[in-house]
Amino acid sequence: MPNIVEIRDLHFRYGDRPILSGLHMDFPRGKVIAVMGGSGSGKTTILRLIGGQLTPQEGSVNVGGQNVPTLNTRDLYLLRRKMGMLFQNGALFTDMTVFENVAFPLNEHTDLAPELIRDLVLMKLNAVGLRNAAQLKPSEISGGMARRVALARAIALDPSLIMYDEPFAGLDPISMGVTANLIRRLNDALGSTSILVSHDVNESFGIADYVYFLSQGKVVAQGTPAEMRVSQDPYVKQFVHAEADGPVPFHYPGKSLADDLGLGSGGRP
Ligand SMILES: Nc1ncnc2c1ncn2[C@@H]1O[C@H](COP(=O)(O)OP(=O)(O)OP(=O)(O)O)[C@@H](O)[C@H]1O
Repeated sequence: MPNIVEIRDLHFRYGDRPILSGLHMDFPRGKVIAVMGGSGSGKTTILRLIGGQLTPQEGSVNVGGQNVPTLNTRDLYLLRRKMGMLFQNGALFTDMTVFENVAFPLNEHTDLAPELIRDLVLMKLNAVGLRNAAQLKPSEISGGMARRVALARAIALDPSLIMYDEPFAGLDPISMGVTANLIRRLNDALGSTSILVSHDVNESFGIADYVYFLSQGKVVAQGTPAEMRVSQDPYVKQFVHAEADGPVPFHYPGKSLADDLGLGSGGRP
């Protein structure tokens, strides 16, 4: 199968509130695929459905040839070992050193000898440029460095699929660029596939092979970053050019300003 993940006719609701409706997405092996969209458009929900933390009401989420919603606990556990996940604000364990943080998944999921784990951890830390910070605590490193440690931890088990949820959030421009380049380099070095959920157009377009734009639980546009940059789709244009108003309104829906000020029904806010 050329795609490591295939989502077909996926519907997901929280209670009776639809979050994703009729989603159809492909994530080809070896690629970096960005999933972009406004706040609340359902991006994180997609990652949770791929990871099997959520179950859809309808449709399939095929990962490596297995339909995730139908897996039993043991098979899901085995599948998750092949997935790396960098959560939003990827928190490190604060009472552990950098080294221990990266060693954690290896200790949890493998029976490897301590010397081998040590070498693997140092190699992962080397890949993110932090081998010499191994003995520091998270409180002793910067936010950008902490994100790189979280990256090293996410790839500790050499996952075939890596999911990043807002990996650039809260980083300064230099750390953002460093993190973006690392995501691309690690993906290519590991021969894995990366799914990148982000708001950040520049960083995401800089490293992604393909981009999905999501709005209100639906894919509204898709293509290569180059195609998206020249897209005439109003939603994509609003997003790419950071315009305040467009298909995604600036104002929370409701009464107009004129109504609120008692000026009758003249005009929009
Ligand atoms: N546990 C929950 N129960 C009910 N609704 C939820 C729950 N988690 C998320 N939602 C709702 O589901 C919608 C999609 O959330 P999701 O986190 O997938 O959005 P997102 O696109 O990742 O947003 P952001 O970019 O702000 O993180 C949101 O409207 C959110 O309020």
